[in-house]
Amino acid sequence: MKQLTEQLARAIVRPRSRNTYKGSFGKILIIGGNAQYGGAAIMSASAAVYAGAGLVSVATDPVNRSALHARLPEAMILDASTSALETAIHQATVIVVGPGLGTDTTALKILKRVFAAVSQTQVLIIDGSAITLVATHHLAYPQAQLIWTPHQVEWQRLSGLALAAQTIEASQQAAAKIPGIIIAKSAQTHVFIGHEIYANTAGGPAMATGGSGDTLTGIIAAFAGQFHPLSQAVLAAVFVHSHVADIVAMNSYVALPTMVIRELPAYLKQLSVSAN
Ligand SMILES: NC(=O)C1=CN([C@@H]2O[C@H](COP(=O)(O)OP(=O)(O)OC[C@H]3O[C@@H](n4cnc5c(N)ncnc54)[C@H](O)[C@@H]3O)[C@@H](O)[C@H]2O)[C@@H](O)CC1
Ligand SMILES: Nc1ncnc2c1ncn2[C@@H]1O[C@H](COP(=O)(O)OP(=O)(O)O)[C@@H](O)[C@H]1O
Ligand SMILES: [Mg+2]
Repeated sequence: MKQLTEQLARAIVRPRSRNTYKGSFGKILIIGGNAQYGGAAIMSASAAVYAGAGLVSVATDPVNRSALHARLPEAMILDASTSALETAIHQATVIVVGPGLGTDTTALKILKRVFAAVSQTQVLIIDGSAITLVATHHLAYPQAQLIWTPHQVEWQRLSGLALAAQTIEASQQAAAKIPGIIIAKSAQTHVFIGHEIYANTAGGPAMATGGSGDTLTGIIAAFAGQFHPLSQAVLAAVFVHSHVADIVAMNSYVALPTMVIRELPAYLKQLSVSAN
C-alpha cells in the first residue's frame, strides 16, 4: 500500500504555461442538485472553479438558478430535464454526476440519459445519489473513464460489503470487479487504482459535515481537467481536499466545505511554486 502525500500533489500541480486559455483547463459539467439538495451541486461547482477548472457548467433543477448565480457567477447553468443536458455532455471533458441528484424517478431518468450520452474518452465521476441509483437499479456501467467516490454506506450498496466487512482486502477485491478508480471515503480514505492501493494521510473529523464529499467531486473534476495522467490527478485531488481541510481546521472546529473551497487557490499556488 502506498501513502498519499503532499509530494505527489506537488509533482502534478505545476505553474501554468503562458500560452493557454480557459479551454486549456477542462470543460467541467456537474449534474446534480434537485429541489432539496441544490447546495450539493453548488459546492461541487464551487470547488471545481476554485480548484482551477477552465469552464464549469451545472445541469440542475431550475429552482437552483438564482442561488447558483448568486454564489458562483463563474458557473453556467442549464436545466437537467431538457435536451440541453445531452448537448452539454457532448461538450464536456469531465463530468460529475450525483451530488444532490436525489434518488427519485426524475433522478433515475437523468442518470440513465447521462450514461447513454457519455463517451469512452470522457472522465465521469459518479458520486452520492448516482452511486445509490446504480446499486439499487443494477444499472450497467457506462462507457467512460470512471471515478467512483462512495462513502461507506454507498460503498456497501455498490460492493455488497457491509460496513464491518469493509477491510482493505475485501474492498480491493470488490473494487477489482468495478471498472475505473474507486475512492472509498471514510475517516481513512483508500483509493483503489488497478492493483494499487493508496491511503490518504490527510484529513480529520473537522471534515465530518454535509457537503465535504460534494466538494471533493469538484476538486477531482478540476484536477482531471487540468493535470495528467488521470490517476495522478485523482490522487492529488484526494490529498489536496483533505489537506486544505486540515489547514482550515488549525483555526476552526469544523472545516466547512465553503471554507475549504475558499482556501484552495492559495494552497494550489503554494504547491505550484514549491520545489519538488
Ligand atoms: N447541502 C446539500 O445539498 C447536501 C446534499 N447532500 C446530498 O444528499 C444526498 C444523499 O447523501 P447522503 O450522504 O445523506 O447519503 P445516503 O442517503 O446514502 O445516506 C447515508 C446514511 O447513512 C448514514 N451513515 C452512517 N455511517 C455513515 C458513513 N460512514 N458515511 C456516510 N453516511 C453514513 C448517514 O447518516 C445517512 O443517514 C447525496 O446526493 C448528497 O450529495 C449531502 O452531501 C449533504 C449536503
Ligand atoms: N472523521 C473524518 N476523518 C477524515 N475525513 C473525513 C471524516 N469524516 C468525513 N471525512 C471526509 O469527508 C468526506 C465526506 O463525504 P460524504 O459523506 O460523501 O459527504 P457529503 O455527501 O455530505 O458531501 C469524505 O471525503 C470523507 O473522507
Ligand atoms: Mg456524498
